[in-house]
Amino acid sequence: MYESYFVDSVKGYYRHLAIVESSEYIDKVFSLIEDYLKVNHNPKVIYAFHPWLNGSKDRMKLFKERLKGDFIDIDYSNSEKFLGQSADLVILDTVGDFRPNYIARFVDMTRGGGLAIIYTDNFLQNKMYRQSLTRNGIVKDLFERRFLDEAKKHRGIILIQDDHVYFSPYSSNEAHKPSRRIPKEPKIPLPIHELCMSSDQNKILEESLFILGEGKRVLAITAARGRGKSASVGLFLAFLAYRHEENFSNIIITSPTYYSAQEIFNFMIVGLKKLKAKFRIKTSKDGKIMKIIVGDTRIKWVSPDLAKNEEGNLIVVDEAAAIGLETLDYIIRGWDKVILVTTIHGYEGSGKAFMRYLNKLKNSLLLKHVKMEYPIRYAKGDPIERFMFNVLLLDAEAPDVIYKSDLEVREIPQEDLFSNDNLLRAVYGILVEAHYRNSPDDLMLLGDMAFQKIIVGYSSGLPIAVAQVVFEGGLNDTQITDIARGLKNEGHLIPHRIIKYVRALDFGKMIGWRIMRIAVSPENQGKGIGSKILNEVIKNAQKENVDWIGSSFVVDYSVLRFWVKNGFVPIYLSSIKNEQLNGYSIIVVKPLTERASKFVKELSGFLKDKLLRTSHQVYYNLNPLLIALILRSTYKNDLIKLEDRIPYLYLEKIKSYISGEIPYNSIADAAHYITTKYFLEPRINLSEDIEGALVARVLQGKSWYHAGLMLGLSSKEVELKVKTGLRELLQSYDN
Ligand SMILES: CC(=O)SCCNC(=O)CCNC(=O)[C@H](O)C(C)(C)COP(=O)(O)OP(=O)(O)OC[C@H]1O[C@@H](n2cnc3c(N)ncnc32)[C@H](O)[C@@H]1OP(=O)(O)O
Ligand SMILES: Nc1ncnc2c1ncn2[C@@H]1O[C@H](COP(=O)(O)OP(=O)(O)OP(=O)(O)O)[C@@H](O)[C@H]1O
Repeated sequence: MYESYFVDSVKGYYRHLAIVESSEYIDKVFSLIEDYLKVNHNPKVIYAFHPWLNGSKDRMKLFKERLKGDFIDIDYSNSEKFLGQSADLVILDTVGDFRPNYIARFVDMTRGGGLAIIYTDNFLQNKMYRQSLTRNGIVKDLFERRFLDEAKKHRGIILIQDDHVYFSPYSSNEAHKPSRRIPKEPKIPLPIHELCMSSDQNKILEESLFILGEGKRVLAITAARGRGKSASVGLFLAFLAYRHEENFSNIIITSPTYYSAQEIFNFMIVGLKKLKAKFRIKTSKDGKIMKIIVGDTRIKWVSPDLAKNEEGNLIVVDEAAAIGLETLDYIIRGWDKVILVTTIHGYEGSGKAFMRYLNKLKNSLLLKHVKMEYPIRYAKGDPIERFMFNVLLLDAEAPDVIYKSDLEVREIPQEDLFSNDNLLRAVYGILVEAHYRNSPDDLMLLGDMAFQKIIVGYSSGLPIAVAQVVFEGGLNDTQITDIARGLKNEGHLIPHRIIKYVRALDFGKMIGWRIMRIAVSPENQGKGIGSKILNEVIKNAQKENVDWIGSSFVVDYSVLRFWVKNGFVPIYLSSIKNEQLNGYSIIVVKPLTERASKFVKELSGFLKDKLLRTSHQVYYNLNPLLIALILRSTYKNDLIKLEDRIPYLYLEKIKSYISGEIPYNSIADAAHYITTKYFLEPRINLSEDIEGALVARVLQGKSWYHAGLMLGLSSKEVELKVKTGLRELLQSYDN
């Protein structure tokens, strides 16, 4: 029945997506597959599932038997490793779990002329991710409803719900295949150009030569997903390594996770083979290519934290927007040649913040920005790409409004949001643009999680800010014990962390509102809007006898300043870095009742103590300015007892250091004592940069050089600031 449509899709290099919701899903999917096999007799197949869910392995075997040939089964939880793979037939078992991030990832793997199939018995019952959003048995279904409604509206989607079929075909006349265009006089060898699939890729190869020019240079490559960015960079590196450029013998590749960079290595190998170059590959135990050696040239992958301090001639940062602007700044300061590659409108979040960052960089250094338009895996105009963009709002943007001090704050029920696509797009667009880590799962969370409030700030009648507030706490004794023992996670994030890691069990009894997200559209940040929204939330909470309002987020200096300015106090900082989010999570709380105040004072006192005692080990990699800010905004405690007066010999030592008679290491003990004293009992206000220098050198124990890298200063400047700080402290504590 669908054969002729599949023939057309092969012709036009576009894709189809079939969504099957029926108790007879196997029969229905098999019948689709029969049709597809008539067009493509030996398709490459990717099959996605959760192998440990009831019945899922049996289903996978059924398909494997039918399809034979090139059949890769992939565990959803492991799917990151397969990014960059593509197949003709991609089948998603969503009987036990229908999760937006997985849908996005796998549908994306389907090539032009191919078919993606999502099958399930129903979209609402017994779905793992949706269940994780359920509390007291309550969960909404706004995301799923919209998903199906959109499927009915889009072309190229075959929606089969029991005996109903919705399908309006697309046509190959509307699609544009990518094709390579080799420049007339290429500077990069022809064999490399011949490996390209789109003219954009040819363009990238030539434009990348920019990085070889003199002095500090940054090359930025941006595009939507699947434009072949990583592959092009891989080909360019193959050329570079092949040429044995003396000044480029040590190249580092970094990315938030290894897998996002693996296509770079894969294509480097393709390129080197084509050039008939001799090379060696070093792989990790689990088969990841970690290093390629071509003559004297070494190209290796290193995690962002290590990469930033590595020595080398060129660094390539893949998925640059996702490693955080702070780390990027650090890398750009320390390296002379930098290639930044990033996805715009991907599910790693929008790249608008990144674009602004690039524009800022342009003012201070030599930067070339190249964009790629043509998809590689399918034609331009592909109807499934359009559907995924619309249904997951991958290209949602904040409305273009400049704030005119006319803020109107309203609570919007989720149902209203999901029944008005323009409003949803605007509100979600603000979240996407402000948080570069947004992912499609967040859209389901916005629609389906009950027990949340959505507060929207309007200016000139359009949304410019949004806060998502979830209700937490009010736990009974059994719930608290379960959390303390690690048995259950009831989705109360702040109480959960405080009970489990701080062991303050009674905290769980209090009623709290967690601000899960707050965002202001980029053009309007820093105009007091975020603070006004917070005030509104606080006012509402006070009316409803809430004990505390809090937030938990990956800590970042300016965001934490925002909370501290609004009277929120840090009470918890994770001891391990969250590798995926590339940072430490922090919890800030504003107490609204007496009992909450007591907790906040006590817990923040402990946090101050932890930072003072362990900055040199647990928090060695944290931004010193951030540590200083937390130290300044937490309560004093009596855990560290210092003399009222600084010991005489310590004062003498510091004086000798300042006058240059003895080196810093001889007085490190005295510096530590007086710095600790300052953060516990400040008598003066040191400036932030001086506090930062003291934290980096004295508390974190960094070398002058590394302290300088962290603070964007030279070693000399850091030492000068430490000396100035110690001199000022000496004056106020020398009595
Ligand atoms: C749980 C969470 O969601 S935490 C993550 C918070 N959200 C984000 O990081 C998304 C991007 N940022 C934003 O959307 C906003 O800037 C918010 C929500 C952080 C703050 O709202 P704004 O309206 O910009 O802040 P507002 O004008 O009320 O307060 C300004 C203070 O916030 C801090 N701040 C934090 N981020 C910014 C920013 N991007 N621009 C300006 N100020 C900022 C500063 O300390 C500033 O005070 P200062 O200029 O005197 O130092
Ligand atoms: N020249 C090429 N020849 C063959 N396949 C290619 C070529 N360029 C890219 N591809 C394939 O197209 C897909 C997308 O390429 P790549 O990962 O480089 O894109 P990207 O823009 O970096 O995408 P993402 O946003 O997913 O990181 C991959 O499956 C890759 O193997």
